Amino acid sequence: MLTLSGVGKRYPTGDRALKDIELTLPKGQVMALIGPSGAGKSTLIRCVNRLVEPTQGSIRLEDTELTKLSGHKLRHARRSMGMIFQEYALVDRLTVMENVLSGQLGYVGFWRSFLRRYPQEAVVEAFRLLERVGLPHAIDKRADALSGGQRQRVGIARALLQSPKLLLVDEPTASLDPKTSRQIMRLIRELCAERELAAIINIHDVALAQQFADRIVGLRAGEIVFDGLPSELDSEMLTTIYGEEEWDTTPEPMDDEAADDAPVDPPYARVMSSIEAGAVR
Ligand SMILES: Nc1ncnc2c1ncn2[C@@H]1O[C@H](COP(=O)(O)OP(=O)(O)OP(=O)(O)O)[C@@H](O)[C@H]1O
Repeated sequence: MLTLSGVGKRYPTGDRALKDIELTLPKGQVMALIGPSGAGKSTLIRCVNRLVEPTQGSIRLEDTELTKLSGHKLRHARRSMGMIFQEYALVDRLTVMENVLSGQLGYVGFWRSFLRRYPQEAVVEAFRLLERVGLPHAIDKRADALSGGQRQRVGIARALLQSPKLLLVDEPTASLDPKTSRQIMRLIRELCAERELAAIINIHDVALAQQFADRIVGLRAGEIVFDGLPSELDSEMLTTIYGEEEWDTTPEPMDDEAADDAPVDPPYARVMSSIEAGAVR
């Protein structure tokens, strides 16, 4: 349903953030995008909905060539792409319900939404979605009174209110604790399955990506260096994606007593233990 062919991005500074990206995402597939800082993950996600302009190549969403759109047609196409951000991007002084309804902005027009007059069916659907994401009790709360996990649930409900075909998710768990991160990833995964929604999730936590994605794409310096199943992502592949320097944190051998007290690099340990255990859904 989404096809990127020969997509490249060169920023005005000269940085080549993406080089010749070839990617096809079928309906309903949850794809995790991993890679070191600066690899181009956010740029790729933002090129799809044209928050960043690709400088090369074609991006097709079903029958629509997205790179050629402008004005009204671009706004229309963006409605079919729900965006979920790392920092939730909620309006703090508005209620949960109002934040969710702001997902209708593309449909009802700025002034109508500004004046907070939403169609009845949008309000009914927003109630349903807030129930589905586990927040029926928080409808009238102000967004700034919510926890990080609750805010992310509001962000998910808001993205779904526009009935997208595709979810673009940028570091959804970056500010959350491990348990809440898992709950959010599980929720996104379940919603994609229920609605046959495809998703691209930019995520730093490799273990989470392995547990909740159908497919993992590894970017390094703007190029795809891995595209496969979570179970295929072994330590050799991780080294290819992240590089020896960052990845090989194995300390010098030490005696047993010293080894017991030694600090373990948590991300490395977590990823390796999850690989050894196999990806558990
Ligand atoms: N607005 C910009 N202007 C110039 N260069 C940029 C801009 N945004 C990103 N870049 C550059 O493009 C490259 C890719 O950045 P991008 O933010 O897409 O990487 P990322 O993989 O998402 O990184 P992170 O995981 O740290 O968010 C980097 O070299 C970055 O410096």
